[in-house]
This record gives sequence, C-alpha cells and structure tokens, in this order.
Amino acid sequence: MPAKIPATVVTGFLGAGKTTLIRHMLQNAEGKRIALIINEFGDLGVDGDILKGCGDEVCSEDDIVELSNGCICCTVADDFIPTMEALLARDVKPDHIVIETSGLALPQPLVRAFNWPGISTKVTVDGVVTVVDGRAVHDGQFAHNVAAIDAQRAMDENLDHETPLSELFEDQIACADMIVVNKTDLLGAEEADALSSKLKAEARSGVQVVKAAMGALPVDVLLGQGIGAENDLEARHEIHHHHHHDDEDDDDHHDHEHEHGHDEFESFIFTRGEITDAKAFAQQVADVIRTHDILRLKGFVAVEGKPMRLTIQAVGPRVDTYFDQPFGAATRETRLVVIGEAGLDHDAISAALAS
Ligand SMILES: Nc1nc2c(ncn2[C@@H]2O[C@H](COP(=O)(O)OP(=O)(O)OP(=O)(O)O)[C@@H](O)[C@H]2O)c(=O)[nH]1
Repeated sequence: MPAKIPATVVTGFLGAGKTTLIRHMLQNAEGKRIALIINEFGDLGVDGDILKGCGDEVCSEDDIVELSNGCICCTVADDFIPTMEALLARDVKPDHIVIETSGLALPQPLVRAFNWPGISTKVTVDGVVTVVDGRAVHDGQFAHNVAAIDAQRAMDENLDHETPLSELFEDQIACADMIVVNKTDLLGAEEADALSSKLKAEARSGVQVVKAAMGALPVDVLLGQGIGAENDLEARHEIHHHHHHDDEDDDDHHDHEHEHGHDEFESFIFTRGEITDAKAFAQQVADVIRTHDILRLKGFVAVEGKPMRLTIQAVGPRVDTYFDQPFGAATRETRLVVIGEAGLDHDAISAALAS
C-alpha cells in the first residue's frame, strides 16, 4: 500500500496570521508539492485571492481549493470529504496537503474526519498547527471574564460555557501539536517569552511552542511532524459543545458539530464604489471597528485614480493596507467582509463605512 499523504491542519482565531504563514510556507516550499484547502468565514474569498495572487508558480490556482462558505468543522461530510476525495483522485498526488480552517472553526471535528472510510487509508494528519495572535492574546482578548461568567452562572445553572472567544481559543490550543506565537514584532522579547511559557503550560504535554513574525517559519518546522493526530483525538478534548450533548458514545458527529459558533459570530459584506483617499478610509475603518467592536474586517478597495486594488486587512484595532494587484477585468468596487460577535449593527456599520 502506498504511504499515506501527510496533511497539516492550520488553525487559529480570526486574523491570527494563518494565511500569512501559509503564504510564506508556499513561497519557501523547497520543491515540495503542497495542495491547499482553505475555508473562510464570510463569503468573500479574500484568503484564496491573496494566496493565488502571490504571483508565484507554487501558488498555482490548481493546487488551491476553496471550500464554500461555512465552517469547515460543520460541513465535513458535505464539503470537506468530497474535496479530499477529489484531491486524492488526481493523477499527480501532492506531497503534502495543508488545510487552513476558518478562524472560527474547531479543529477537532476536522481531525476526526480523517478517520472516515476512504480517507483514513490514504491520508494522515501530520500535525495541527495553531497560530495565535501574540499581541491580542497578550492583551487578554481571549481571557475568560470570570466575573461575568459567575454572574451568568448565578442566573442559569445549566450554563457551563465561557465566552465564545475563550472557548474557541481553548479548543484550538487543546488540539494543537504546535503553537505558533505569531506577531512577535508587536511584542517585547520578554512578553513573547512569557506568553510562550504560559501557552506551553496550558497545552498538552510535548506540544512545541514557536515564535514567529509574519508567520515566517521554515517549512521543515511546520511540516513533517508525523503525529497522526486522528489517532489520539481523546487527548485533544473539546470544551466547546459540552453544554448540549450527554451521549458520550457520540456516533453521530453531526449533531454536535452544528452546535458551535455560528450563532455566536456573524459576518456580512459591505460594498461601495471608489473611495478618494486611501489613508483617510483606513482611519475611517479603524474608527468603525472601535465603535462597533468588530473582530475582523478584510477585503479590497477601489481607490480613485489607482489602477491597483487596495487590500485592506484589519484585526481588532490594527488596519493594514497595501496595493496588491490591478483590478483587471474585475469590477472596480470596494468589497469588505465584516466579522464580529452576533448582534453587529449592520445598518450603522454600513452607514459609517459609506460616509
Ligand atoms: N504585525 C504583524 N502583522 C501580521 C503578522 N502576521 C500576520 N499579520 C497581519 O495580520 C492580518 C491578518 O493576517 P492573516 O494571515 O490574513 O490572518 P488569518 O489568520 O489568515 O485571518 P482569517 O483567515 O481572517 O482568520 C494581515 O494584515 C497580516 O498582514 C505578524 O507577525 N505581525
């Protein structure tokens, strides 16, 4: 029997730097043929576009498969399995498969899918790489708000979950074989060390913690861990869904996969025509993000008089912009995906972005 193809799962919260890390990996793949499966929250396809636009032969469109919108962990049977089967049926097999989950995905159900018949004989999970936004974690974005939870518990004894953010973060850490403390350029050396030690203490034993800026890590560090994560799922306990299921034998994965996340987070797409001043617009976006507690905003902006499209990437308070490629045949318009916890005020946000 031919050797199984290794697959690496790259997970991590919205904006942690997964796409950036993968882009670096593809550009430094050292001849490895890497096939990429990406899944994004919010249906604008920004990540795929950025990766395909990297202008490198290694980022060829053929090797990048975008899953339709929805969280990969909740569409395993409908989306992920058929995609894997198609990939595995190709004449030219990839040396390695890399899967970028959406920032809201739980890695455990995805890893579990590698035990499915037809998949388990052909692929194995080489390792789960969890990318964390070192700055955001250091600033306590994912810390449990103990006081608020206690207050809620007092009102509802059945409520055993924490905040949506802290739960997701803990699940992503619990499943990791390697934790990448990214964005170290935004941290002092001591802060980065302290955070690494803290995460190492929270992770399962033996989990590697590495520091990175712009996801720049050698491909040999990220790939080739040889873990076989689908075989030790029990160790990667999920905390996220436990408030609903009481049957421990868990033979119908679907029931509980659908319980997570999607009513706790939401996204919508905002469009407008050209803007006149890129710098002013970035500032406007930063203000809107702050006012409305937006977690993530990204997309492409049409700037008057500029043939290139402006990519805009915002994670919490930080907004990055850069001109990446000509619009070409695409419509010259501004399209942004806005992601936040449920309850975003679409009208007010749209009005503020349109002004
Ligand atoms: N300063 C700094 N910015 C970074 C670093 N890594 C990524 N970024 C920026 O953070 C933003 C988000 O990065 P992505 O790689 O798109 O993050 P992601 O995890 O793929 O995001 P989602 O797919 O939306 O979950 C972009 O503006 C990146 O340029 C880093 O190490 N330092």
